[in-house]
Amino acid sequence: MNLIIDIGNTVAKIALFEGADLKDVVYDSNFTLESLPDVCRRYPIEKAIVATVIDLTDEAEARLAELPCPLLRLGADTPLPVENLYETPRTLGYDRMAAVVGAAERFPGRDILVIDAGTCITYEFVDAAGRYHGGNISPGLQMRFRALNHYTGRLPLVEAEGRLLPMGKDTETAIRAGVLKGIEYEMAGYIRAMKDKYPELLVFLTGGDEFSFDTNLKSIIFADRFLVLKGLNRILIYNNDEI
Ligand SMILES: Nc1ncnc2c1ncn2[C@@H]1O[C@H](COP(=O)(O)OP(=O)(O)O)[C@@H](O)[C@H]1O
Ligand SMILES: CC(C)(COP(=O)(O)O)[C@@H](O)C(=O)NCCC(=O)O
Ligand SMILES: [K+]
Repeated sequence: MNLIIDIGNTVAKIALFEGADLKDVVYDSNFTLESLPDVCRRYPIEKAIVATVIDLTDEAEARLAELPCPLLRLGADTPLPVENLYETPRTLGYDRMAAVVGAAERFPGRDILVIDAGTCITYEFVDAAGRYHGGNISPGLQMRFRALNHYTGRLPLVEAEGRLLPMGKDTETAIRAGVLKGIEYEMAGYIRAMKDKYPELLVFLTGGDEFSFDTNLKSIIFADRFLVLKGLNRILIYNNDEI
């Protein structure tokens, strides 16, 4: 089996694949990777890949060093099944590339916008020829709530769940709608602008945070929470002979 490790800014995702089939996903601490030994005991792991967007702690590095199989560390020098046109491949967050690879594998020969709503929200564009053009980075859901609280004297820390109005009627509903509607309109704006330029555009939505959309947009959006993990598995298979 393939062991896939996606270390994000909020949480690490560990997945097991049998060929292209996702068999299990475990959420783990991105500081300690403490679930890894148990995962390795439970599954017959042959190869592993890790992508991280944070500097790993000594503890996390120690867990990776203990893996009972070869480990591919995804980075700027890893051969990829898509062409990378990002001008600074060494500063790219490879969770972004993994999402792109996952989307391009699912729909080869299509223009695709990939939206990943995690700690940050990222917007990526890969064209029908399999070229990754780059994309944008904006603050994620929790980051927006926390920023409003942190940088003001009077705004409380509000949760995403709760009363949601089109326009707020008190501080809490004003903040909740401001953040949630802000993200929804931001995403819808990207989708409309990209669809003007690429009429056959497909849209993938992934990441830990989920959003609702008007029915018009819904019809062209594919939601796949595990797109980054699937992309990492694809990259591991693509490099199978090298590791
Ligand atoms: N089991 C879970 N563990 C942690 N976060 C979760 C979980 N399920 C949903 N979430 C939500 O997903 C967000 C993290 O999304 P994710 O895409 O994994 O982020 P990142 O890759 O930046 O670490 C959290 O802010 C939280 O709102
Ligand atoms: C943009 C990100 C912070 C997103 O991280 P995430 O929300 O998945 O934790 C990460 O991909 C990153 O640190 N990128 C480096 C800068 C770049 O991609 O150009
Ligand atoms: K993200």
